[in-house]
Amino acid sequence: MTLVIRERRHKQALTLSLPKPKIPPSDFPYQTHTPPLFSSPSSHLINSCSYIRNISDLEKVAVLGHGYGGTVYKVHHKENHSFYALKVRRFKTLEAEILKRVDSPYIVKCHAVFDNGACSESDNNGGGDLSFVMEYMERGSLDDVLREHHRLPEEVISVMANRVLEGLKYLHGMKIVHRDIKPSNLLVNDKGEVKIADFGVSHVVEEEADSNDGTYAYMSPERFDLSRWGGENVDEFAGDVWSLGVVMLECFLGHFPFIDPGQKPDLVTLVCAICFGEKLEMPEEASPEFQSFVKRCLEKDWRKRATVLELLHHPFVNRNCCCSSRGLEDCVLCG
Ligand SMILES: Nc1ncnc2c1ncn2[C@@H]1O[C@H](COP(=O)(O)OP(=O)(O)OP(=O)(O)O)[C@@H](O)[C@H]1O
Repeated sequence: MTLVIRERRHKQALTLSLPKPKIPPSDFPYQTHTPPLFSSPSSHLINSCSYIRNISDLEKVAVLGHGYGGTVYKVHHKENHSFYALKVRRFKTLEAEILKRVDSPYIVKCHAVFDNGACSESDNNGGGDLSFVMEYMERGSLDDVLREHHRLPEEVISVMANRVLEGLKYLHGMKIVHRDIKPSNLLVNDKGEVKIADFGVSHVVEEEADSNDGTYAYMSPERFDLSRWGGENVDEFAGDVWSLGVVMLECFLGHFPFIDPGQKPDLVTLVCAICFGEKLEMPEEASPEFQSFVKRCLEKDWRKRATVLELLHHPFVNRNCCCSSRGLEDCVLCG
């Protein structure tokens, strides 16, 4: 079976600076009687890892956020009284395939996938609308956390980096390249645990993929210009390491690192900064371990960039979270 996704998205790399039209849960009009999410009798279960058998058992409770592919809802299961996040996406058969395969504490769990039966005659991209019933991550995305706290302490970044690396180790071990590691795809639960989400542009190595899928701001130099950085032999996993480095530095600085805070992140600016710009100066106030970790991720030549396994042994990720020494309430992720 060919697991190929051809949908191109994020041609404008503006997800970084554009405020998302987020509706806080408290603003969502609660209903005493919430209608089922889908009245269509054609919605049918195509995969379930749990007892979620019927999409009509889910009731909308709130809007959690909006992404490129649509709205994400907080939903309540009428029978088991648990909360889930529900995403409806078009042409996401590969995403469904990947979510079916993965099962890790470092990856947001997909409990069930429903086919809404909306595939038209002309759709030949591998499906119509799919509804993904996902683990509900109470504290939203790292993007949300950054908007609230602006910058994160190194101890917290260290714990996050460790979890993302464990998630990438797991994915890469299954030959899955995520290809869109960025703050809005790293979700946080009420225990402060960070998990990787959104396999919308992921790719199974050795199968055909469009190197332009993903979000420009977090793409590695070799993804912009394959021929300059090693042609067809490029190690695709290295692109996830680059993105991790960008995210970690963004968490430390409180803004996207490659351009000035007020600068417009259009494609030309990003390509110039990421591919042709000088190596980034590390913030002087950062610890030597943090500086070294980020430098190893942001090595422009993918052949010299650190691997996930190397980074898992890096001194920066082998620290304790602030919450283990100062109490949970002090930690911006846990508290
Ligand atoms: N499982 C979840 N639990 C809690 N909140 C979630 C969950 N999934 C998504 N969200 C919220 O919904 C927002 C939108 O998610 P979505 O995956 O649609 O888009 P995105 O990743 O922000 O952007 P895009 O998909 O366009 O790259 C997230 O930023 C997050 O705040």
